[in-house]
Amino acid sequence: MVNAPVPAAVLASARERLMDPGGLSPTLDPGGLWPTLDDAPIPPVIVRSWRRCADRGLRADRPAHQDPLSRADLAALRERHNTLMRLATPELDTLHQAMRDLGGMVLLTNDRGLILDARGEGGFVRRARRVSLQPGAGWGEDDEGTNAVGTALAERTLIQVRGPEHYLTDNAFLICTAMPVMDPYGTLAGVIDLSGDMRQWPSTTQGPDARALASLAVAHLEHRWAVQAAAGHELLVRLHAHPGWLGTPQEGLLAVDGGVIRAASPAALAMLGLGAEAIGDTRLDEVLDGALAPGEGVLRPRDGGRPLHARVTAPARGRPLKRPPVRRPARTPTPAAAPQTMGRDGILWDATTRPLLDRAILALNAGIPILLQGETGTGKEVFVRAAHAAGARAQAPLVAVNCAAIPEGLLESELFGYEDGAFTGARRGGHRGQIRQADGGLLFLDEIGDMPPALQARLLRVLQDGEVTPVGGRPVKVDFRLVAATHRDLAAAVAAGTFRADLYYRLKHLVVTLPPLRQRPLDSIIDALMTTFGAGDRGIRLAPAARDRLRRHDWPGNLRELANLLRTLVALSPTGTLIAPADLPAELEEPLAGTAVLGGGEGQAVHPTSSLKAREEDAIRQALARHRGNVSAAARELGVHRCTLHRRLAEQARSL
Ligand SMILES: Nc1ncnc2c1ncn2[C@@H]1O[C@H](COP(=O)(O)OP(=O)(O)OP(=O)(O)O)[C@@H](O)[C@H]1O
Repeated sequence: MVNAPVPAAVLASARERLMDPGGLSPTLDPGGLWPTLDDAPIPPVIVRSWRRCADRGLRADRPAHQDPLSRADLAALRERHNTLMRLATPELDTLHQAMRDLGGMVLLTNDRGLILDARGEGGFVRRARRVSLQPGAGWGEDDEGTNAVGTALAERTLIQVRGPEHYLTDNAFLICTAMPVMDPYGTLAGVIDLSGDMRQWPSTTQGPDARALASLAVAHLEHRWAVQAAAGHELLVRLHAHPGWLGTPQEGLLAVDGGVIRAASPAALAMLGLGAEAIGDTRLDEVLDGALAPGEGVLRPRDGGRPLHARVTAPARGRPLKRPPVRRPARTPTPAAAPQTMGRDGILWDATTRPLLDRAILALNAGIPILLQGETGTGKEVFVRAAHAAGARAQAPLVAVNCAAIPEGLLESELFGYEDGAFTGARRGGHRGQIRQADGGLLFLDEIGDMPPALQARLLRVLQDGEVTPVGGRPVKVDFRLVAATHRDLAAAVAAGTFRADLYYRLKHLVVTLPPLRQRPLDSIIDALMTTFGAGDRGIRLAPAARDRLRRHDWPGNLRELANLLRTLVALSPTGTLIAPADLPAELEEPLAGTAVLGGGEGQAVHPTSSLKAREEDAIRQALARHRGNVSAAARELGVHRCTLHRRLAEQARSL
C-alpha cells in the first residue's frame, strides 16, 4: 500500500469540505482538477476512513487527548492479551532498537486499538503523550479518527498515515505506520505501529521504510504464533513455493488433525487462496493434492495454482495454546464493514446512537439541558456517563439521582440538602444535597417523571435562579449541567396534569430519544456484545438457529436484557461451545411469556392486554419467590432494572 504524499493544504481543505453536504468544492483546486473528493490526489484508503469518521459525526477539531485507562484496568487488559504481549516482545524490542535513531515509538495495541505497550524515548514521547499516544489510550477510529492503528484495524491491512491525513488536527504532526496481527485461528488480534514526528522522519530513501519494518515484524510474530499453536496437534505442515524458504519466517504454517486444518498462519492461507473461515473444518485434501505424511514433498493446489513444497513434521509436544479454532473474517479490506463500533470500555455506538451522543456532548458543553427518553434498558444511564466523560466537565462530578428509587419523603432533603437541625432526625452537620454535590459538574435526574409535584416546583426554581435553598437554610449559588431522563411520555403527563408544564419546557431544550432494541440492527449488536464478553477469545459462537431465536424475541428489556443474557451465556459456556437454541432461556421460546412482557412503562405501547399483564405479574411473583423476596436478584433474573421492578410492584400494590 503506497500512499503518495499530498500537499498538506490540499488535505486539510479536503477534510473540512467532507463535512459540507455539498462535498468537495471545485475551488479547492484552482485548475478545477478535483471536482469531487474521489478525484483529489488523496489515497482512497484515507478518503474511506475520513468518510467513516464524518459519518460518525466526528469533528476534526475534537481534542486528541483522552484519559487513558487506570493502572488496574490496564493491568487487567494486558492480562487478557497476555499471549499477544508475550509473543510480540521480541519484535517490539527489535523495532525499538531500529527506531531509536529516528526518535520514534513502537506500539502494540489490541484488536480495538487500545495501546498495550509503547516503547520509545526522548522528545517525541513527550509530544506523543499530549495526544495520548501511550498505554491505556484507545486509537481506534472511534477514538482518534483516521490514524494508522484505527484505520489498519478497520481496513485490515498495512496502513501509513502521514501528517494531515490524520483526521484530528491535533494529530497532524504524526507519521504512523501500522500492520494488523492475525492469530493462527484467523482472528484479528491487534496491531504493531511505528509512530514518529512527520518533520523529523526521514524519507524512505534516507532511512528504513517503516512499512517494510512493520510488515516484517508482524510476519515473524504470526509465524511464531502459528508454530506455538501447532503444539499438541497431529501434524505441522510448512509450505513455500521455493524449497529453500522452508523453515524461514516467510513460509506458511498449518496445524492439521485427521487431515483437517485446525490453525494456520496468514501466510499459509494466502498461499492456498483461503480465507480465515477455512480454519476449523476444511480438509487439506480439498485444496491440495498429494500425500500428507511426515517428510518433504510437493503438494499441488487443486485450483491449478503453483505447486508448493511442503515439509510435514509431528510438531513439538507441549501445551497447546488456549485458543480453539474460530471462524473469523480474513484480512481483506471491508470498506462497508462495522457500522457497529465499540468504544474503549466495551460500550457500543452505532450510526443511530453515535450522532445522538455527539449532539448531547455539544449541548452539555454549551450548558443546554437534555431530556433523555427511552424505554427501560435502552442505555440512558450509559449514555449520560459517556456524554459526561467526553464533555468539557469530565473532571467534575457526575451525580446521578433516581427519583423513583428514593422514597418521596426523603427525596427533597436528598436533592436539596438541609441545614444542621433543620428537622427532627436530621444528620448532624446537615447535608449538602445532591444538587450542590453536582456543582461544577453534571446532575443526572433519572425517572424525572416520578418526581412529586411539590419537588417539581422547587427544581424549577433552582433552574430559573441558579441557586438552591437547603431545608432550613439560605440560598446557595449552584452551577451544574442537567440531564433528566424518563421512560414515561412526559408530554402526556403534562396533558394529564401530573407533570408541570413549565418544568417540562425548561427541561425540553434538547430531547434525545434512544431507540428500543427492536428498532436497532440486532445482529451486529449481538456480535459486538459477544466480542466484548470474550466469546471470540474463547471460541464461543452462536449457532444459526440460536441466533434466529434471538431475532424472533422482541426484547422488552432492550440492551440490558440482551447484554445480561449474552454475558451469562458466554460466562457459562465452556471454551469452544457452539451455543444451541436449547442453551437459551425457555422464555425466549415464546416472545410473549414471562419476562418478555416486563419493561413497558406508561406511555409505551407494549403488550397492553390484561392476560399479558397477568403473565407479567406471574413472572414477577415467581421470580420473587425463587429469590425469597430479594428484589435485586429477581430483577437480575428478569433482566430489568431494580427500580423498574420496584415500580412494577408499587403499581401492582396500587391496583389491588
Ligand atoms: N451503549 C451500550 N453499549 C453496551 N451496553 C449497553 C449500552 N447501553 C446499555 N447497555 C447495557 O444495558 C444495561 C442497561 O443500561 P442503562 O442502565 O443505561 O439503561 P436505562 O435506559 O438507564 O434503563 P432504566 O430506564 O431501566 O434505568 C447496561 O448495564 C449495559 O449492560
